Amino acid sequence: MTLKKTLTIAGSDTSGGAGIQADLKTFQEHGTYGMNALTVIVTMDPDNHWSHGIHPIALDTLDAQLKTAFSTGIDSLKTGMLPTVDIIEMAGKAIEASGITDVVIDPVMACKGENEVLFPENVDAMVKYLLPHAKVVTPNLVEAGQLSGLGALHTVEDLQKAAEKIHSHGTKFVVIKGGKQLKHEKAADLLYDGEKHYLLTAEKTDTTYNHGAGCTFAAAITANLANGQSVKDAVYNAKIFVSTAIAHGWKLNEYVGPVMHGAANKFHKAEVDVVEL
Ligand SMILES: Nc1ncnc2c1ncn2[C@@H]1O[C@H](COP(=O)(O)OP(=O)(O)O)[C@@H](O)[C@H]1O
Ligand SMILES: Cc1ncc(COP(=O)(O)O)c(C=O)c1O
Repeated sequence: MTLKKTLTIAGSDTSGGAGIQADLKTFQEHGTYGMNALTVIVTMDPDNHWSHGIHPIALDTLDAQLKTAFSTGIDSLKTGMLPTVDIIEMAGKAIEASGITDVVIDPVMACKGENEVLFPENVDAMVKYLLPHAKVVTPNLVEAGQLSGLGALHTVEDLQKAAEKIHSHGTKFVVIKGGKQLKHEKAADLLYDGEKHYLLTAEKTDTTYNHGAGCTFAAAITANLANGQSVKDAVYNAKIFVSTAIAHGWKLNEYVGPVMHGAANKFHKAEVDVVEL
């Protein structure tokens, strides 16, 4: 039996909820074979309120990983945290050279609830080196504000404007995650295909245990594409998967609560509605 091969080019979240750990767990839950090229290691300081340490991987080490992974023949891939401009450029050029088209860019640049962008200089590099090669890009509200240049986004109409701007950078589909922050009674995400806007909605779970939700959503889209789904189906099914994972989020310690990545394969699945706007 052969399995579809899915690659994540992303960072390690030592606490296990986000980053490559979320991606590989999600790939496994979708029956694909997960591989990774590590870009950065994120640590948490237990003696200092769980403050984050960011440890980028050396460029030649990333290069060697990308060569290893691409030599196996990848069916689909995603990117996650790419901490420096050089790493973004290297990943973008390797993706372009690989010719792979099922590419999901999760433009990680802000942590949940934070409006400060972690690495402001990376925004231009993402637009230049990643978006032209993306089939799907999955920014959250803050990231979409940065990639579109529109700044703070509050309403579904704001999301539509931002999606059109981001689409003009070369990506084929834009998914903007409204999540908990958007002014909407549901957890609403916008999907734009270059012509039409669709709104996907699920019940908002009242929780802070949603660490890794964005990574899990993008990884589920990536696996669904490898498994032959259309982009619309891949996003719809990924939304069911992540909504269920959030509904079963749990407390790891006093600082963080990860989603339960595999909840959709164990428990009742969340319901998702889709409407064309
Ligand atoms: N409290 C919540 N209840 C239900 N769905 C949520 C909640 N928070 C986020 N989501 C959904 O989870 C997915 C990931 O979004 P989000 O957590 O905003 O991403 P990120 O981790 O990149 O900031 C999106 O589909 C979003 O709508
Ligand atoms: C390595 C890594 N990638 C990505 C993320 C983003 O995680 P989320 O899916 O919660 O947005 C984090 C957050 O801590 C991280 O440590």
